[in-house]
Order: sequence, then structure tokens, then C-alpha cells
Amino acid sequence: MQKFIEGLPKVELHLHIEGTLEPELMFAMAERNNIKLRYGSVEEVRQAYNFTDLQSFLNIYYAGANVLQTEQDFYDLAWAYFSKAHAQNVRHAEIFFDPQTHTDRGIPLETVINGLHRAQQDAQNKLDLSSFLILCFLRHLPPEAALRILDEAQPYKDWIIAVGLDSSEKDRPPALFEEVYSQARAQGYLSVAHAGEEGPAEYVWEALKLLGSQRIDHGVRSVDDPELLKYLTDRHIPLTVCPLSNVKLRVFPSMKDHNIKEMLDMGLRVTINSDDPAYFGGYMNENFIAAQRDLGLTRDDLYRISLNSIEATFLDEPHKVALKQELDVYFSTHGDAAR
Ligand SMILES: Nc1ncnc2[nH]cnc12
Ligand SMILES: [Zn+2]
Repeated sequence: MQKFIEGLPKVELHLHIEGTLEPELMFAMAERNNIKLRYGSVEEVRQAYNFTDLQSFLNIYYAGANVLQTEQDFYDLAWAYFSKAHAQNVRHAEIFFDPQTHTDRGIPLETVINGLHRAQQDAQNKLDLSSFLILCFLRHLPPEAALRILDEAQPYKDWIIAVGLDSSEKDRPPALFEEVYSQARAQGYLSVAHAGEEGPAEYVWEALKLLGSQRIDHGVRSVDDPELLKYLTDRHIPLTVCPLSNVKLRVFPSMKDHNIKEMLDMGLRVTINSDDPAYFGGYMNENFIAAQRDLGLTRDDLYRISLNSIEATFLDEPHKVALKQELDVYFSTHGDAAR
């Protein structure tokens, strides 16, 4: 099954580019940018990745992002991700970036976005890996700051497909960001939002009803509200679930306790994604393999999850059809592909 998963053509819909910063690259960038890290070695960095909840992770994640200074740094970060994703047969990725993490420490948005965009072009041309960018508002900061970054992003609108909402969820309800989402949608952006990761099912409702979110990032707490489950199922609203992240941040005590299989069996459009792979112990393959092993996902389950991801992308119909064909060819040429 592991080999089968490794070869599976994949789509990634929940990936923070800042969360792909591997300790080796963090050290290389710190050195070339003359930045002092609080860790002495790569091993020390990895040992610090022992999280108790979302906030304990975010503190380290934002500190790590300080090494990103130049356009080349952002290019190298994204190129390293694309290379890794390509090696794992990721065919398309929709990638979050957190501009405020960088602009608030004096890095111009232009620097961030030019580096990311150039890596996207190279991934398309050299790896046949397509991608979209999703601009995330940091929800621990005031909604006014989100409005300012939306304005600042205006010149790069054609390079950004959607807006998203991430960072600390507790006590930061989506309702706070209704105005900025309304403006973003009026400007033509699509929209997604993190909700129901640590926060309650009520935040998923708010993301859907007040922000017009077309996908829910995480959304695992939706199981607490039967009415919400029916709403999500009836409307085929995708949930971008991140199994290793949820275990690392103690949303579930272990992978065996994860509810992705339960949600899949209920008919929800669940997908598997890697969130912050450099911090949570794995990229797409590792997430699929861990969930398959501990939850007993069948080939049929893997087919449905893969199909869900394709349906959930922001690609146009011809590109979705092409990906579905690729998936069908893979299943029909790799053993007894029951589905
Ligand atoms: N899992 C996560 N939840 C909220 N914000 C994040 N930013 C990066 N990873 C995140
Ligand atoms: Zn996330």
C-alpha cells in the first residue's frame, strides 16, 4: 500500500509555504542573511518541535520565518517545496502565504510575492506542477490590518486566486473578518478559511455564512454539529484535513483517534493535506501513509479522497477532467483497484 500511495497522483490544497521551511534551509538562510538563531544545530531545531497546541507551534513558526529576507529566499523556499512535492507526485498545489508575517517586519510584499511567483513559474515549466497562491489574513491581528494588506495586494491580484484566514483560532471568530472578505470577494478573489481546527463548529458556520468560504481548512470539529454535517454534505463543501498536523498539535490524541475516515464514510468531501510539513513530520506521502495505516483506509477510500481533492480545486473544468483521467489511469493500471 505504501508504494501505491507514493505513486498516486496528488493534489495539495492546504499548505502554508512558510511551514515548508526545513531546518537545513533555515540555517542556510540565517547564515547568508546574518541572522542569529536561538538554536545551535539542525537537531536542536527539530527537538524544539514538540508542540502542545496550535499556539505553541505558531510561536516557533513565526520565529522561523524571520530568516526569510530577500526575493531569492522566498524563491528558494517555494522551489524546495515544489521539488519535494514533485518527487511525491503532487500534480497541483494551492498554497497559502502569510504576507503580514513578512510586511510587519519590514519585508515589502513585492519581495515576497515576486519570489513565490517566480518559483511557481519554474514549477510549471520544469516540473509540470501547477499551483495557485492564497493570501491568508492573520486572525490574531486586527481586521483593519487585514484590510490594509488586501489593499497592498491590489497590484498582484492576478497572481492570487483566493484569500484565506489562518493563525490562532481560539477567541478569534471568523465574524471579525466579514468586511475584509466581503471586499475581497467583490474584487474577484475566491475564499477559504481555517475553521474548526481548535475552534468550535460554530466557527465553521461563520466561515461559510459570513465569509462565503468555499472550502473549510481543517473543519474536523464539524462532527460536533449534525446540522452542520448535513449542510456540508448536501453542498459538497470540501474540508482540507491535515492528519499529521492534527496529531502534532494534539487536536486528536493519536492518528487512530482521527475522524477523517468517519467523515469520509458520512459522505463529506474530505481531502488529505500536509499543512506545515517541515514542522509536523511529513509531506503528502507521509500524511496519506499514516492515515491509511492507522485508520485502515482502503483503496476505495484513497480513490474517493483523491477525487474529492480534484473536485475541490479552483482549477477550471478541463484541468479537473485531465487530473481525473490521470487518477483513473493510475487506479486501473495498479493492481486490484477496487472502487
Ligand atoms: N494549522 C494551522 N492553523 C492555523 N494557522 C496556521 N498557520 C500555519 N499553520 C496553521
Ligand atoms: Zn493550516
